[in-house]
Amino acid sequence: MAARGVSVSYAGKQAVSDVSIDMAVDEVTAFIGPSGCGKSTFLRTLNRMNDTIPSAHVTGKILLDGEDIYASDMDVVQLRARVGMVFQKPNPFPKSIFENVAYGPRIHGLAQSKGELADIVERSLKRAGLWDEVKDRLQDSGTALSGGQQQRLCIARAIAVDPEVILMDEPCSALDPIATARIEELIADLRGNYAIVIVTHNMQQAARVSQRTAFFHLGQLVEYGLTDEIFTAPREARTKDYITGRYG
Ligand SMILES: Nc1ncnc2c1ncn2[C@@H]1O[C@H](COP(=O)(O)OP(=O)(O)OP(=O)(O)O)[C@@H](O)[C@H]1O
Repeated sequence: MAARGVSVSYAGKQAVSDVSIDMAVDEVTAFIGPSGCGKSTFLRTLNRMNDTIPSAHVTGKILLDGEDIYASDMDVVQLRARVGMVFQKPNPFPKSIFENVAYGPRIHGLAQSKGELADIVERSLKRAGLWDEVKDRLQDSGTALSGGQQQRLCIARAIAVDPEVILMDEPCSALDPIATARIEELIADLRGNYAIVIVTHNMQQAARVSQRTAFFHLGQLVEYGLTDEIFTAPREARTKDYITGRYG
């Protein structure tokens, strides 16, 4: 997935300026930067989530398999299956664990039979590292799970429709350290199957989970490169100041 000259404004106020970046299929890309620098706004351009904010205006191109996702003939429902999203606060549907995962494959017609749908649900829950904990209570409500389990359920829900990209907007910020560690392990397991993009405030987390890091400041992409290099030898003074804790 690639962005070319992407800018976003809210009611005329610029929030993201002229961002170009390539995100590789087999890598985790972390977006870091101080609060309000535009990380979430830019992340949301990648599956047109900003469409839901009337004051938001996006210019530039986002290419998925070479196709501009802002083209007028793009089916946004299909797009959001191809580019899944996991939010800061786990948001399972108020339905059963099974239904949370089965819903997407059903509306996208990915299963020909009940048995096939059940297989997709099982496979997705296994991939999300949740199967063993829920296999005997698939009919219980998704909202009855712990926060960390709910977040893994949301990841299973995203995976179930076989996405190309998974966007994660601070997926661990509402979780305790143990649940956070499980999500980080899961991100490492999922890598290679999807392009994963994660917004995080936690620089240790960015260093642990990502291969590439993008540092944003005041709506600009200041620096983008291999995570190891960004954290050990940043080229830009602003990046260095941020990662050494001079501001944030
Ligand atoms: N729905 C909105 N309407 C108007 N302005 C918004 C909206 N969402 C974000 N902004 C503004 O856009 C700018 C970038 O915000 P954004 O949330 O993308 O930054 P961020 O880096 O993700 O911040 P944080 O780390 O605090 O989540 C900020 O000035 C913010 O006030």
